Amino acid sequence: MSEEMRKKRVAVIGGGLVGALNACYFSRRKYKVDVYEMRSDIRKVEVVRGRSINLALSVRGREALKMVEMEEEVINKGIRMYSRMIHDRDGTLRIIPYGRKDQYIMSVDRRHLNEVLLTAAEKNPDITVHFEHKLVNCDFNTGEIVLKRSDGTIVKDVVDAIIGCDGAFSAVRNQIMKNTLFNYQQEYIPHGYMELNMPPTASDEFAMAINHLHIWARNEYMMIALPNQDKSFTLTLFMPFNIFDSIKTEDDLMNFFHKNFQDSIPLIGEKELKQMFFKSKAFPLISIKCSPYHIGNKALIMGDAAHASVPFYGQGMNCGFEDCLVLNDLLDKHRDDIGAAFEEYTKVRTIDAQAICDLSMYNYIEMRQSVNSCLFLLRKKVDNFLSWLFPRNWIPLYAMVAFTRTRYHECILKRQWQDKVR
Ligand SMILES: Cc1cc2nc3c(=O)[nH]c(=O)nc-3n(C[C@H](O)[C@H](O)[C@H](O)COP(=O)(O)OP(=O)(O)OC[C@H]3O[C@@H](n4cnc5c(N)ncnc54)[C@H](O)[C@@H]3O)c2cc1C
Ligand SMILES: Cc1cnn(-c2ccc(OCc3ccccc3)c(C(=O)O)c2)c1-c1ccc(Cl)c(F)c1
Repeated sequence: MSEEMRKKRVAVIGGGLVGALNACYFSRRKYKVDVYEMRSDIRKVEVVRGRSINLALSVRGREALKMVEMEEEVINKGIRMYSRMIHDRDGTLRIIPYGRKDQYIMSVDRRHLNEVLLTAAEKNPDITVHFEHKLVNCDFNTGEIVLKRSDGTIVKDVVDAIIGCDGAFSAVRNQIMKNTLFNYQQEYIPHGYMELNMPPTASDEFAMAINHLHIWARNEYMMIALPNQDKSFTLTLFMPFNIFDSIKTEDDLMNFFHKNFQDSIPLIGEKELKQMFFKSKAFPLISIKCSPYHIGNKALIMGDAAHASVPFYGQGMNCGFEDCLVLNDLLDKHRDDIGAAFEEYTKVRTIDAQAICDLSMYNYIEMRQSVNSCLFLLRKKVDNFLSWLFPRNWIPLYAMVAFTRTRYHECILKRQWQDKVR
């Protein structure tokens, strides 16, 4: 068989959300794909009730899922969030719609999402997912990859292209960094995050109103809650690490929650809150920007490997999923000339990926410095009023990001125009 006729072979490093979706995309392009994932098969790990992690899926991510016919299967198990539910210190609740009835974000279960994408990819006999295979080296001249299995043995493979979807601490990116003029910056923020669970009520109902993104904005401290299919909520508490560290006793914890998140205590359960808080740990949050994303026609990084953002816009996964859509369009445009597609990918995607990193960091600073619930409320009401008054010219920034595919960097430009005329 001639070289041209042979199926192109790619190795997708990382079987997380973006790697699994990318495998579905390459599968549709008739590539032979080997996905190498260092963890074990999540589909074989027992589901622990009360440990679900969820994510906000918005239009960019949905469009990417739709392209590989996965949108329906994902949103069928999602829960719509039509508005923010703002929790004041005194327990007052306020609802601020995201916009029209068709403008909602979806709460989806991270594990379910990863599982359905892996299963969909594996349906194609040309796609093989190798679990417990960690990439330890790669050669961008020969396309050789070196992987270490969980039993310590080494396997090697040679492919046409290496797609690094191996997350914020990417091994592929580390190799690219050594082989080209690479610009890189990272920033850990002082805040960490901890996930808590709010169980269903004794009568097996949701403890709070379902179709909302619940937000407790307390300047320095923020907490959000997204609903789960099992009628629980997953809460994410964002606080500076020094505050996490200052909460040493159950009394410290209860005093803190009584002062800042009073209404959540009976819904979580005092005993359960104490148990979860002191059994959990706070995790760090990092923002990573880099460029270029490719090396010739041999390697490309996508998702958090290329652009990890702090989660204050709920766009990291949505951006990574949109990466797959952007690359697919470029492979169409360049008729699978991988080198041409990779080069243009870096050219067009860098400005947008770095824009959402900046927007997310900006939101973090804004929310930490000046947003308590009242101000959050006011800003959103002003935005909604102006968009009602000037529907064609005033699209709130959040709506542009979450409900359109306006390029991320253009969202910033349009917002700067709005700020001038406001
Ligand atoms: C607290 C928090 C809340 C968030 N909320 C949202 C949200 O609401 N909406 C949203 O869109 N995004 C959200 N995000 C961001 C989202 O989680 C990430 O953007 C997304 O998971 C990135 O997917 P990825 O596949 O690029 O990387 P990852 O999900 O990190 O997957 C990388 C995979 O690569 C594997 N891997 C790593 N190194 C190697 C190696 N050397 N060899 C083989 N495999 C390897 C890992 O095991 C992992 O499976 C949130 C993030 C955080 C931290
Ligand atoms: C998981 C997820 C999905 N979307 N969002 C999100 C993010 C920002 C938002 O507003 C920006 C803003 C509001 C007020 C002032 C400045 C900026 C809005 C909104 O408008 O509802 C929604 C989040 C999220 C993630 C973390 C925290 Cl801490 C949080 F509160 C929400």
